[in-house]
Amino acid sequence: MAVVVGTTVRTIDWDEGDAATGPAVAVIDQRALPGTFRVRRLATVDALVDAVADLTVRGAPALGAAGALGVALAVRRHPDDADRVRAEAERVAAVRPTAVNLRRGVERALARLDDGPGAVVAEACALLDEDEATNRRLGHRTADLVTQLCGDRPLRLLTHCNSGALAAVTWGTGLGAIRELAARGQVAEVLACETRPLLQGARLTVWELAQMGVAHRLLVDAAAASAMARGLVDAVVVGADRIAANGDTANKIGTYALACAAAHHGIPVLVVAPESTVDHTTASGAGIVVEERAPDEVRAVAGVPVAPPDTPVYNPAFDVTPAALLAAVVTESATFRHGAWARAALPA
Ligand SMILES: CSC[C@H]1O[C@H](OP(=O)(O)O)[C@H](O)[C@@H]1O
Repeated sequence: MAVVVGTTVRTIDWDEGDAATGPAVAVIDQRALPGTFRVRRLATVDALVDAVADLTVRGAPALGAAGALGVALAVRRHPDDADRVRAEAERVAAVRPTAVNLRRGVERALARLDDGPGAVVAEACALLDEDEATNRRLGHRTADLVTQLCGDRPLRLLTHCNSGALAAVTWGTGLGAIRELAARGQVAEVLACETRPLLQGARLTVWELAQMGVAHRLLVDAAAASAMARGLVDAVVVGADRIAANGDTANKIGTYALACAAAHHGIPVLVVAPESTVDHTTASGAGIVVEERAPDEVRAVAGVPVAPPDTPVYNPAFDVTPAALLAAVVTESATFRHGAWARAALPA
């Protein structure tokens, strides 16, 4: 079966199951891609926590869905124990600190706890249902802005990590905007950074671009600046994990370096993310907690050691790009440019 991730197939979903299996959270196993496409049924909160921790499911909007569905799973397993549900919800929310969507998804579902299990599940599923429309809208708004900035022509775009359908419930954010530009005939080529250490670009973004039928090349992260210097990049389009009130943006490690190089070459960098990724309670990037991950993720590649076993490691999963280095932060209902948010009137 041709897997069409991004439109017909959801990255994460609620699976009501049956009397024998019980409910579960169904996720595409992103650790198995690109070699194997498989869906895992996560039937316990423990299994969901592990899947978020090891990036079986990852990406800010997908983590928001995982957070809400984690609460749904907890309340279906412990319908008469609100304290147990709240404790399990906190375990889910605390797995990864940087992507604001995770805790927000938990809080949104937990807010319905007093209305009963059915209401919690319905709220979690509503969050999932909203995702595609939100991502399509922010993709349209980003494509319009890229066209204003770079011209209505086939463009050479560079992206980092994976902000596609695999990072959301479906469609994608940064890569969703590229999907929209491609539909308009405005993509000449996408340069996809491999994104060390976990290679979300090489394993996931390239896989999605091939599915989309968009011309692309994979490059090592260290080649991005020279690609800009050689005139191979018209714009950089990425996702985000947490955006502070002033537009400072936490995204996959390496994004800040891309923004520095892009600024030097006068290339616009656009951050594309849903409103649910904007944290207006955090004034600036200085207040964003950056997740530090295990040393072995750097000391080995796909489980094969590439460094001496006890090598000390610095492995932040994200960095923070100052808003001053960004051409814009685009959501489904606002655009941040030059120091201020402009709220867009949403279509009725
Ligand atoms: C559309 S959010 C994608 C965002 O999340 C990724 O991080 P991770 O793979 O560790 O969950 C990366 O920062 C992407 O830009």
